[in-house]
Amino acid sequence: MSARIPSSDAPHRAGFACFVGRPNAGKSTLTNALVGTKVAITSNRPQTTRHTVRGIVHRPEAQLVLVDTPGLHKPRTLLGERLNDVVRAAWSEVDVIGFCLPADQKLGPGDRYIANELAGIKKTPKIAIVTKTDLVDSKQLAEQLIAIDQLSRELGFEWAEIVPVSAVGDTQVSLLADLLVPLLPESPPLYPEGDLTDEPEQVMVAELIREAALEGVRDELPHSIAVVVEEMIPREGRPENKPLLDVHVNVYIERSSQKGIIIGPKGARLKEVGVKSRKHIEALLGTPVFLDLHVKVAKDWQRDPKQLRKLGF
Ligand SMILES: Nc1nc2c(ncn2[C@@H]2O[C@H](COP(=O)(O)OP(=O)(O)OP(=O)(O)O)[C@@H](O)[C@H]2O)c(=O)[nH]1
Repeated sequence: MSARIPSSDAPHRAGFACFVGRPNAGKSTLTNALVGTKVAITSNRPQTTRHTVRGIVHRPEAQLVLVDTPGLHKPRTLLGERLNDVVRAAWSEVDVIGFCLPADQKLGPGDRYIANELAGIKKTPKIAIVTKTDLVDSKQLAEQLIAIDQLSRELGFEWAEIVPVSAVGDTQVSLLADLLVPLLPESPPLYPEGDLTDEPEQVMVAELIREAALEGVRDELPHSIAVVVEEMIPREGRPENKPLLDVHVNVYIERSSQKGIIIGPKGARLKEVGVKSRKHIEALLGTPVFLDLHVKVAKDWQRDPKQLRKLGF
């Protein structure tokens, strides 16, 4: 595999790619590495990504818009079903699909489930991306490449490419972009130069808080947390050179018994969540922020259609 250098009279291309893969496969990290900044939140817990966050990769000859979808999984709740609908909708709209498979894990039923769905999407080219190659040696990597090739043969389709990458080690990330670009349609740029994401600021802010809230919580909690930014308003009466943005946020959990976990002894954990996420929010918005976090119980929201709508799903 070698980098492709386009001739200067090559047509401009622009289009959409989405990364699919089971939870934790490294999709968000790869999106961020390609875009070069933190647009999709990451965590070492599965199903972190709920929103379709787009990252935009700008090149002189192309613009690649990345749609980061949630991991496809067997639905157990109404939320789970909705998430899978979001995934399939994203798949049918893109110009190319990148299937992320971690190098350090043998192909499992989850991967086969997704590959089988991919086999049904005939028109869209599919690239297999072997992620986290920094975690394995070359023998393991070779075995994984063979297994992935074998998988598509069994299901009756062919990968447009199979690319090993490490987002953390920054290995072959730009090669991946080189391989994705020729699969995009000829088109002028779709977004202004310099835009890295079209995600609304409030959604980005909510995701940063959710990311901080997820750090270090026990297994049962992650799926129970939803974050909604209610309001972002500039504080009145501040001197022009010392602005302050008031950000009012509700952190929803499903049961009152979860309150203690998220708030912590004497509010210590919630405070930590605030301090950590505020740093990222200030960097994102480029202004000092006063963060007002409230924890609220939305009973069994994952199973309740009304609540799901209210929380933006
Ligand atoms: N060593 C190593 N770890 C990685 C790499 N890419 C991602 N990870 C780690 O793998 C974990 C999951 O990464 P994410 O990018 O959140 O995975 P995801 O597929 O977006 O996960 P969901 O949002 O749950 O679907 C995180 O702890 C990352 O730090 C990589 O190239 N090398």
